[in-house]
Amino acid sequence: MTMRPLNLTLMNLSDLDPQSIYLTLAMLALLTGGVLGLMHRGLMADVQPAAVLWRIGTLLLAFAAVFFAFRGELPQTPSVLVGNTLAMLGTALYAHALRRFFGGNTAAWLYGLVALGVVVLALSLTVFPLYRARVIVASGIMATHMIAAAYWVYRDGQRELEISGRMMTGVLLFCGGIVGARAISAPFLPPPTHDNPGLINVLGGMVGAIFPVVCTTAFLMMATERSRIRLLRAAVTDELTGLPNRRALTAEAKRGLAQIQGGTQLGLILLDIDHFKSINDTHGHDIGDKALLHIAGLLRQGVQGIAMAGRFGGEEFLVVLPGANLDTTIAMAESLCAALRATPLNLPDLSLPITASFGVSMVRANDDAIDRALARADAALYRAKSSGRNRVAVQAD
Ligand SMILES: Nc1nc2c(ncn2[C@@H]2O[C@H](COP(=O)(O)OP(=O)(O)OP(=O)(O)O)[C@@H](O)[C@H]2O)c(=O)[nH]1
Repeated sequence: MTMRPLNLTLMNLSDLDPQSIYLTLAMLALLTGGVLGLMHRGLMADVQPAAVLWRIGTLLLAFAAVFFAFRGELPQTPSVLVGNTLAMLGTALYAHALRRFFGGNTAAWLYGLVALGVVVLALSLTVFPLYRARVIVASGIMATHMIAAAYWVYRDGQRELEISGRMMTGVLLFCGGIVGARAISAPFLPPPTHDNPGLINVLGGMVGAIFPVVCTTAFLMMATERSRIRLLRAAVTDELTGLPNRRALTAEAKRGLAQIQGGTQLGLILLDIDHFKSINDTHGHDIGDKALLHIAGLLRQGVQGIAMAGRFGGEEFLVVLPGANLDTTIAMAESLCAALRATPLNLPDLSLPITASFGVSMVRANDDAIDRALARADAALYRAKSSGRNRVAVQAD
């Protein structure tokens, strides 16, 4: 049996049945939009407004594809005008949703361009029947939306997202590039006919129809990636101060313990705010929280780039110093103690001196767990407290 060679080239795309393609892709777009709708309540609160805009955009783009599918069977003026208006509004909503995703405000010009496009389209269908003007304006506006959205996702996404942001930027640039090429080439190419629709027109139409499906998938990925990253971050961050929490500190100390066998040293500083209960009792819990934030700020500043400082629990903080010997660890503790002593918490009608007591210990190679070094730091801290507070004490041996 002889096999017929598969002869699919880009030129064969022109032979595909556009109506079936548009309708299938419209159904797919509605399906992915539906998935986004089903996931809505599970999305993070700050993603939900963007997701609503996105679903409206998907609905409009799917309807636009239906209009384009039945273009030949509907009267030209309303079908071209409605189809293109829906498509332009759809891409504007996508760009708006992506801007919103990253906390940006509405860019009114996105919709301003749509209004301008509708006027030019209406005129080019009635007063001056110019096919090319319609393509330049409609495709040009959609490409502008896509490329602006790609820029926003690139600019704001790289700080926060990994894979999904790059995927969205790539898809938007690819689709924006093809739709834009259609707009730019329109003045130089003959208008399409039934027998010769022209490759760029077929590609532009297909990309326009596939756009909501691929982009909605990328949007879903962005939403889930944001949730994943935020949850991971929340698991290692203290909610009040934003400093690393006990879990992160213990993990950092364990990493350091693992490196001690290689000759690296690891210092620990445990500190506890002095008479914190009386700050709460005298000035209220809110002022107590402000005091914790104040200490957190001073610690963050004091150890920046050298060590990890975090909230160990309640009014206790821990500084983990990888690579530091005993002298450096004591010097760091003294400098933090002095910084706290010298910097009261200044509120509009209150200046509150806040001090802390510090316990220093070194992790030893024969420590089988970090808890042993923490217990030595805690014992030193207890001595600092019992010998008058507002001072540094070092492990006994
Ligand atoms: N405002 C506020 N208070 C907290 C928080 N976590 C723990 N505390 C308070 O911290 C206080 C700790 O008090 P104690 O352990 O008695 O110690 P202290 O008053 O600091 O006394 P010394 O440590 O002996 O100097 C308690 O009153 C807790 O309610 C918090 O997140 N916010």
